[in-house]
Amino acid sequence: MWFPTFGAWLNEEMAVCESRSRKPEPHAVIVPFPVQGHINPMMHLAHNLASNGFIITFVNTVYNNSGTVKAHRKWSSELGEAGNERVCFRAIPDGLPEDDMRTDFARLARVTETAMPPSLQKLIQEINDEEEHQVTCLIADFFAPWALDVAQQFHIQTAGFWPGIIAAYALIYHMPDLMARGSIPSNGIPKKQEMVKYFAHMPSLCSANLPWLIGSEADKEFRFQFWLRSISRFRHLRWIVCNSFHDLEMDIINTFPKEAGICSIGPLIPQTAQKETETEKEECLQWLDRQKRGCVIYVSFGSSVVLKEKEVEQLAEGLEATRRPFLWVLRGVEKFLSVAYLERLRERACMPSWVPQARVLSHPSVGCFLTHCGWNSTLESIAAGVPMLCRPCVADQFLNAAYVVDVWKIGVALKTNSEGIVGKIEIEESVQRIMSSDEVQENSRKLKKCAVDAHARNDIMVGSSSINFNVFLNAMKTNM
Ligand SMILES: O=c1ccn([C@@H]2O[C@H](COP(=O)(O)OP(=O)(O)O[C@H]3O[C@H](CO)[C@@H](O)[C@H](O)[C@H]3O)[C@@H](O)[C@H]2O)c(=O)[nH]1
Repeated sequence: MWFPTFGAWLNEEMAVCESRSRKPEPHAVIVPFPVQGHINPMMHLAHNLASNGFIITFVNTVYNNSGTVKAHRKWSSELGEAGNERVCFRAIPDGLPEDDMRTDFARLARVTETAMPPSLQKLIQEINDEEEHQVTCLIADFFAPWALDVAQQFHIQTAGFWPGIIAAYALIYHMPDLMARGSIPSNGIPKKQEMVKYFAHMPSLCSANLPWLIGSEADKEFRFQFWLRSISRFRHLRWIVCNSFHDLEMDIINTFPKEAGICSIGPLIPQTAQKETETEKEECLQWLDRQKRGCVIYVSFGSSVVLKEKEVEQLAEGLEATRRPFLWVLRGVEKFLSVAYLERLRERACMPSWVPQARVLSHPSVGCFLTHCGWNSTLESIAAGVPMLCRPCVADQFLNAAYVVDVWKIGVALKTNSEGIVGKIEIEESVQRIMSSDEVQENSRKLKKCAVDAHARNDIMVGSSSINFNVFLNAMKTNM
């Protein structure tokens, strides 16, 4: 028979006592819809929670895991936050074949809805069985509603995450009223194309540009039903964390009853690097350093919009005609540009395939942003005080653009021609208009201050997003 020595026995007993007395730490599982515009703000939320004592399991798909981990490493070293080591990435399959480009939202939403829940369930079970700190809560992207059903099986508390403009959430939240009033038909697809004011506090929107109206008729209907299914689950949650801020969408936030749980904590965007040597700096930032203050046109269409060849050609000519320096993120459209063009503009333009956008926008040389108005791009531009030239293409981008142009008055709309594209002259004239508009420049400066104030936490004031985040944080910690 084996007898432990007294020392070994004592050590074991002490270890047991220590682990019993150690307080369990809050452990949040974060589930984004697996596309860039959703992962980025949720990763920022993850960082904020980790810096405030949470352990984070960030759920990626096998397809996007390595890119996300790489971005996190870069980002966390820039932020220098000690808590970032507390973020752990786990990858589960999304159900699509490896070689699928995953550009079709409807297909991705359909497949993930059935493929991901069993793997998420297994993952949480494994964490609870093997790790020191059990999962205490789950934060699900509105576009990954299936994650809420998994959380329910574990009886953990849940919160929702809305990655876009709150006004778009208002459209779906108030859908029963909108349908009863006849503003939106029961299949979500309006019969007539007309300008509609869906709410008193929302700018008019063309009925053909409602955020779920993308692709074929079947796709539109699928998306609308998907939104309706999702809202039926999210409407009962106590917290809907939103990437926006109170002063930006005050009027629309006030249309929600308290039980809707709207909690604006934005803008959730990457910070600029604190220290950096010249050689570490991205080439595009070095190029910006060489340009005059407020002169550069920054052009980018986010991670999913692809312009037609004809529009790329018009854009190229329009930018050239402005006679200004420009930084254009090409992301694959270089095949539509001639060698002669690239050669001619070599001195005046910088055309990489990717840039650290938040840092580009906060560079003093940038004077305006020609954008597709994806919500993250819009917020990053607001936070940097950069006026926008709006070329919305799909989904919520039309609503975002309407706010930029008609409500906040920090940008101008680029008009499409009879072929549905923006022509060269429209670009040239709009750049001139925005660069010389004192009103737009002044409004952009004011809104930038509001965005900074939202996160303020000092002796003089505490911003609305800081307050909301703290309330949310404490609720998630205390209800463990
Ligand atoms: O060279 C680049 C290009 C993009 N980005 C970043 O990528 C993100 C792009 O996000 P967003 O501007 O929201 O565009 P999409 O990727 O197109 O976003 C999708 O998701 C958004 C949030 O739901 C929606 O508003 C959009 O309509 C939808 O297309 C932003 O954070 C950019 O800073 C870079 O850092 N560098």
